[in-house]
Amino acid sequence: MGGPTHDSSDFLTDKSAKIFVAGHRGLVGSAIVRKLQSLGLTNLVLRSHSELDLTRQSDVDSFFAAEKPQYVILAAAKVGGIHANNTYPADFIAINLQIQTNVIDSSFRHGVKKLLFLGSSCIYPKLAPQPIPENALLTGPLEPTNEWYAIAKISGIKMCQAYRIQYNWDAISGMPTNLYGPNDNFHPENSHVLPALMRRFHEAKVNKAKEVVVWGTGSPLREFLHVDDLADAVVFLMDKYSGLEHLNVGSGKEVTIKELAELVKEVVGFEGELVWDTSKPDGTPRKLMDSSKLLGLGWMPKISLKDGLVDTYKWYVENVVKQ
Ligand SMILES: NC(=O)C1=CN([C@@H]2O[C@H](COP(=O)(O)OP(=O)(O)OC[C@H]3O[C@@H](n4cnc5c(N)ncnc54)[C@H](OP(=O)(O)O)[C@@H]3O)[C@@H](O)[C@H]2O)C=CC1
Ligand SMILES: C[C@H]1O[C@H](OP(=O)(O)OP(=O)(O)OC[C@H]2O[C@@H](n3cnc4c(=O)[nH]c(N)nc43)[C@H](O)[C@@H]2O)[C@@H](O)[C@@H](O)C1=O
Repeated sequence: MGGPTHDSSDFLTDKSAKIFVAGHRGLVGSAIVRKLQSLGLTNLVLRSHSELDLTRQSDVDSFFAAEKPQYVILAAAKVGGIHANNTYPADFIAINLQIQTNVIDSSFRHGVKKLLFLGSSCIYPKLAPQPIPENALLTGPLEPTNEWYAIAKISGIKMCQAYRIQYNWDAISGMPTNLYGPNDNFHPENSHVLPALMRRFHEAKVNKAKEVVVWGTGSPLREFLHVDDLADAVVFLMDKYSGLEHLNVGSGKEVTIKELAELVKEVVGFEGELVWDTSKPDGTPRKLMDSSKLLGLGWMPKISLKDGLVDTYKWYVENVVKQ
């Protein structure tokens, strides 16, 4: 896909630019804030969910009219793992469509120079070719456990494309693979696999339990990226990319859920057994993304899964367990 491009290289040079990071308390938003601050970009506009509910259109519009940010990074969304997606389909489609429609449209109407929308690797068909290229979008049926969320995310990509085509407005989309890191959601049921297992193994270690239950068969393959690498990619895209097509953001490395569970077990130091609960869904069998377009522009992930797990477990013990 082609489409208009813009010279957006002043994103990193104008240190006083006003940037709205939506969802700044979450896993992704907090990493983006850390990255921007480390680069000297400190004129950030931040609102928690309780200060500004992004599902409320008139509140969002008033916020943009008053603050007039120059750049917007949209990392606010209704997010969860396989169980949450499967259990609350109405929330996942409605809240995400509302947040992204309100933020994208108000950004355009109030003169935002550039917006980045974040989707997810679940936008691709369940049985997409592997590694998954960007043009696999809309070529087959979605994974049923997260199709509601995926449809909302696909709509976000299409909305950015539509505003670029009709108004020549600089809205771009990045599709991250499965993420993890500090400020993740460690809820026992509604979280993603990595924080869920970290918590379960930690509690089993503390309680001297003999076994830990892991969901599914252990055979699905997943690609994990540390959220600090994602934040680096987001800044890179804001600075260097202004195209119509969404771009994949992955580590290029995949592991089975069984391998992941063994690795988390080792990092946490749990010495008991794993028990597989095959009544729980496996979800997509494999979703390794082809991130060669982004790599070709010059971005590269830096944090290995092992190092990232050690870092995240330290953060979990210091910030979640000790609270
Ligand atoms: N986590 C992952 O593995 C992946 C995430 N992504 C994408 O990255 C983005 C961020 O995800 P992640 O950081 O993991 O999610 P989190 O759940 O950690 O954070 C989501 C953020 O959105 C905010 N938020 C949710 N609803 C509203 C609302 N109605 N009004 C205002 N703010 C709201 C939350 O605010 P508050 O904390 O104040 O409630 C929170 O800060 C999402 O678009 C997601 O699709 C993509 C691929 C993988
Ligand atoms: C990022 C991505 O996240 C979601 O998709 P997912 O990749 O399937 O995410 P997940 O992390 O929840 O599960 C990965 C695998 O791990 C297995 N698994 C084992 N034990 C636990 C466990 O304890 N918790 C969870 N959640 N999964 C477990 C689980 O059965 C599955 O096979 C999407 O809904 C979608 O929203 C999306 O975009």
